[in-house]
Amino acid sequence: MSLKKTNILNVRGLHVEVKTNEGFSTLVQDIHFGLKKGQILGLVGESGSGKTVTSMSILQLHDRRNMNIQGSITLEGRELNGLDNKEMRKIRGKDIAFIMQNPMNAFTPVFTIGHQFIETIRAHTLLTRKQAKELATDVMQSVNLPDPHKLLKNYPFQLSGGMLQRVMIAMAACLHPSVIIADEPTTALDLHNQLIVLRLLDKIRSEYGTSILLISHDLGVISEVADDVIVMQHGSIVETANVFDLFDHPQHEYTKKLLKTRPTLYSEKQPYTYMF
Ligand SMILES: Nc1ncnc2c1ncn2[C@@H]1O[C@H](COP(=O)(O)OP(=O)(O)OP(=O)(O)O)[C@@H](O)[C@H]1O
Repeated sequence: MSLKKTNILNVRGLHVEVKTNEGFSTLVQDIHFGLKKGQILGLVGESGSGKTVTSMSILQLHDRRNMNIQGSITLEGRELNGLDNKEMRKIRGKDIAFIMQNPMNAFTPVFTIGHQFIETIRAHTLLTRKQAKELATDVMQSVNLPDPHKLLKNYPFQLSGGMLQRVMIAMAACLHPSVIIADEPTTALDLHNQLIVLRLLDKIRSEYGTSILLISHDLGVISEVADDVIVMQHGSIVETANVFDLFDHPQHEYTKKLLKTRPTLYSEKQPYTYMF
């Protein structure tokens, strides 16, 4: 079977340029990778290496008036690059869900969590308000969020960053998207909540078979849950490997440097263990 057939998401020859006063400037180039069903693929690299430009290209969120996006991005065989906004809106949230770094930015402050959760579900399904509320409650329960009925009545500012990120992940998972793109989902969180969120992503992958593109500048985060890792530097991929191979036998000098500076999520004295 060809690689293309086994991959849910395929990125081939992605090249993104931005228009500047001096002409076009390349942001990412020669990006090739595939995401398999149920795989967690880590995308790592220091700030400015092109991780977000890559994920925004998959989601087709770049402003095409000043960006040129070349290459092929297919989701279950369907070409996304160049798809019009109306079609992409149907795909975003339903087939590809997005979890961002700061969950507070993902919610509107003036509406309750429940309102936003239910509206997201209803935007992509034919469920009634009551059915959508039941689905939201079920999903929150399945990811061990305490007292979903109460949580749904809360406003975003009433929840901690960690709790809000967990609600965001429940929202992302509830429509069983084939792909979740999680861009620095733990960066704004403390160590305790970082581990909870990573375990939660792992649980969603194993329960729903969701494929996850996990973006982080931190190899410690990636090593917790990723199966395979892509290392980016200056807008290009410099290494792709299974997570164990990458840690045991890094090939590229830049990967070796990242490994040396890697913080660890575990305290040797007090390892965290979470049951989900
Ligand atoms: N809209 C834009 N216009 C011009 N340059 C951009 C634009 N978006 C990103 N860039 C540039 O592209 C490069 C890659 O940015 P990108 O945000 O993808 O990096 P990153 O690896 O995600 O970093 P970080 O972890 O800080 O988010 C950077 O040099 C950035 O300044």
